[in-house]
Amino acid sequence: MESAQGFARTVMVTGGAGFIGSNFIRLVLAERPDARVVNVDALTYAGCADNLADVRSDARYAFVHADVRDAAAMAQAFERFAPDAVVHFAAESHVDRSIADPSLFQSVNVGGTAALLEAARAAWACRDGFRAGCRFLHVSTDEVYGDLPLDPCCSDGSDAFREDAPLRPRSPYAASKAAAEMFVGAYGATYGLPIVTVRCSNNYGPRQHAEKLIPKTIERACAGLPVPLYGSGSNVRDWLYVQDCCRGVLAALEKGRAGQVYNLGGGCALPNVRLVEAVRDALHDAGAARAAAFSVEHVADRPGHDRRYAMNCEKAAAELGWRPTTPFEEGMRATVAWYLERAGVV
Ligand SMILES: Cc1cn([C@H]2C[C@H](O)[C@@H](COP(=O)(O)OP(=O)(O)O[C@H]3O[C@H](CO)[C@@H](O)[C@H](O)[C@H]3O)O2)c(=O)[nH]c1=O
Repeated sequence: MESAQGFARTVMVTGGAGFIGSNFIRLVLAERPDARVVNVDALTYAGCADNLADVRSDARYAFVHADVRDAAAMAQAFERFAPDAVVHFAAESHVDRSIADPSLFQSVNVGGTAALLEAARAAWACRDGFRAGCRFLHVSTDEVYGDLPLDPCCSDGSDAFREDAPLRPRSPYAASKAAAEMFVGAYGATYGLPIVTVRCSNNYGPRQHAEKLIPKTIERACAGLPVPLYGSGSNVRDWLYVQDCCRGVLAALEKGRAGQVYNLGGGCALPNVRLVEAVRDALHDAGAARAAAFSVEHVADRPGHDRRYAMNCEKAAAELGWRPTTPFEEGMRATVAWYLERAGVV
């Protein structure tokens, strides 16, 4: 693979108007001066063009308003921009919505990934296989492994999933992401398409949609409303600051071996009840007055609620030289500051 210095690609980023995608585009434009970025986004409820307002006028940035399921639009985008890399973030991402409407998740996450793989295969094909240097980076999730017990005797990290663990998805969202991974694997094995997959843990940071727990907690606390915690609030998630995640995705794109999967976890496991307290404390430290009246309301549990996620990330450290570097308190401070500033609270 090219070195970081020699990185001169046209990168097609799908879902670039979303939370992680927009942070990733900003990182690439800032740290890879020779790179061009084509953002392909359907601008659903989860995408926000304003997420990239500051890069819109950058000559190295282009936007295509299209759905990854639209084969003709994807073929056209490949022809027009001739990307040599695809970073595939575009997905329906909210577990609760997948429970309410599983078929949408099947259509977008499985059908969309399959359509994009096919567009890449057609565009990159050449006599000897595929164009030199082309690469497809697929962004997946720790949820494909299924969950782990909450039992504290297992919480020393020794039961954390490695990349070769079987996939046992439990929610329709997780099933759709696992099914997408099956297509990714099939395109690697059958056609030799050079694909790298990353599985990321729970991201947090600026620009996340308010449906997710951390922004929801910030918004509700600032509005003086109780934070709804599903069930007992003991479910554990592993929190990864979005900037660290984006650096991991970039490292996997540049240094990952084709056909390989890399876990990208935050190494910060917290029960939800502790997490919302950390948000409360960060709000308090930032001077958000209403946070003083912070309260939690235990509500009906999410059906099939995964108890705990944990991934072993030694492979990404060894092969990609990647580790998360943002301490949780620092990431939370930056996150809270971004939401408060946007809301004009402080
Ligand atoms: C929205 C909401 C969530 N929760 C709980 C459910 C989870 O245990 C935890 C985090 O929920 P969410 O913010 O929805 O995220 P979660 O279901 O873990 O999934 C996220 O993290 C995954 C990676 O683990 C990503 O693949 C998903 O796209 C992303 O949405 O908080 C609540 O207790 N109350 C809530 O209102």
